[in-house]
Amino acid sequence: MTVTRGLEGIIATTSSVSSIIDDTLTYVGYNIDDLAEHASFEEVVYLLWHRELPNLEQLNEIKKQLAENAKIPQQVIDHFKSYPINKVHPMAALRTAVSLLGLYDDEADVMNNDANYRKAIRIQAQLPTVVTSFARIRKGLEPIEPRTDLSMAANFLYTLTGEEPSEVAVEAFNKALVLHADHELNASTFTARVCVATLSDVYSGVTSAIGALKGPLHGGANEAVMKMLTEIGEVENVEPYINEKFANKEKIMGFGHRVYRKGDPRAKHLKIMSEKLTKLTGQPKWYEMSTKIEELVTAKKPLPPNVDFYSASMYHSLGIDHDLFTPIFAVSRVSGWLAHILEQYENNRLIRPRAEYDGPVQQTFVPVEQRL
Ligand SMILES: CC(=O)SCCNC(=O)CCNC(=O)[C@H](O)C(C)(C)COP(=O)(O)OP(=O)(O)OC[C@H]1O[C@@H](n2cnc3c(N)ncnc32)[C@H](O)[C@@H]1OP(=O)(O)O
Ligand SMILES: O=C([O-])CC(=O)C(=O)O
Repeated sequence: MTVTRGLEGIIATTSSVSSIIDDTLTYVGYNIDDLAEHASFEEVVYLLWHRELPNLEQLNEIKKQLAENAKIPQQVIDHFKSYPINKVHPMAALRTAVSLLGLYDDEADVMNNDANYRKAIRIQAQLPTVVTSFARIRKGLEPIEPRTDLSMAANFLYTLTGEEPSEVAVEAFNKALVLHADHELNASTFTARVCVATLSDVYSGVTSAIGALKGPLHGGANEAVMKMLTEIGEVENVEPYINEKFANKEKIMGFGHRVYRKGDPRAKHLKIMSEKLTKLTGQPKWYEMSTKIEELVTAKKPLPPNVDFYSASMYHSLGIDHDLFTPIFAVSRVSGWLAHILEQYENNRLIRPRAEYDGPVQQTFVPVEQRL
């Protein structure tokens, strides 16, 4: 047996959802650069689930289905209100809420393609409402019901703040949703696939994936980037801060990637939006600090920024609480998780690798009363 730590480079499945070839990311063969510039998040959801772009009628239909299913059960809201709310991280609340949503879905354990697709619609529609409801409840505010006339990007910002967002805010947020939607066999998607490959249900798959996304080596890195920027505080502090990190052999959050070597093709789009929004909102220092960090890190190591790096300053400039950054990642990535879950069910085989045993061997059992 040869052990490949972290399963690096191992091809564990075939998939027609997204591809990363020579540092180019596509969803169903469409280059991410084109999708980031021209597609709505709803179009991307349709593309990932149906493997083709929707025509106008199909797009309107999925938008309608998502809008009609965006309301969450009162029980989830009441559950949030019962928490020691200021001690609960929104990713933990989201993980718990998705599991809870399953309890109120009559089809949770119905296993056929149509029922699984209907659950995908409901989960995709409800996740943003879960995140914004939690964000409001912990501030002592009532949740806001999503509007049926707004896009998913606009609705997220509206149900978070209660105000209709500006065009540029919606453009940036939509772009972020499109860019985070899928990424081949990343850790959380793999987790979802491992879970449902036991023929467990869709809610279990998504709940498991949220747990994997939460970690700072994966989706949790966007919040960690903002923590770093806040600790640095001012542009003149960047250099000593980064030098110290390297001297202590600590990781710089938002840099490096298991698959990309030359660079993450999504980062440039988020960098542009970060520059635009931080300037527009009169807080350019977050972008300036970020570019200085990029300059210093890439001069020391071949470690380009990943998708999490510039999304942090961009979300901050939209006035979003830092601990909501990873839940926002989940609001987008759930579209990819669901595409992979449906694909896994279509051609399922239990996922069960092996471990090379490296513990002690041929031990002699000693009864408990004789053990030292
Ligand atoms: C959406 C996403 O999940 S994107 C990734 C988000 N995560 C982050 O931004 C956290 C910071 N980055 C990292 O921890 C890593 O780059 C990962 C987890 C993304 C990829 O990890 P791996 O593929 O296992 O790379 P690994 O950790 O082995 O790093 C290889 C080398 O680069 C170094 N390195 C990798 N990332 C970083 C970093 N962010 N800062 C400093 N050094 C780094 C490692 O220390 C290691 O150096 P060495 O060979 O001298 O020991
Ligand atoms: O693919 C990965 O390893 C991490 C990830 O989810 C992404 O970059 O979007």
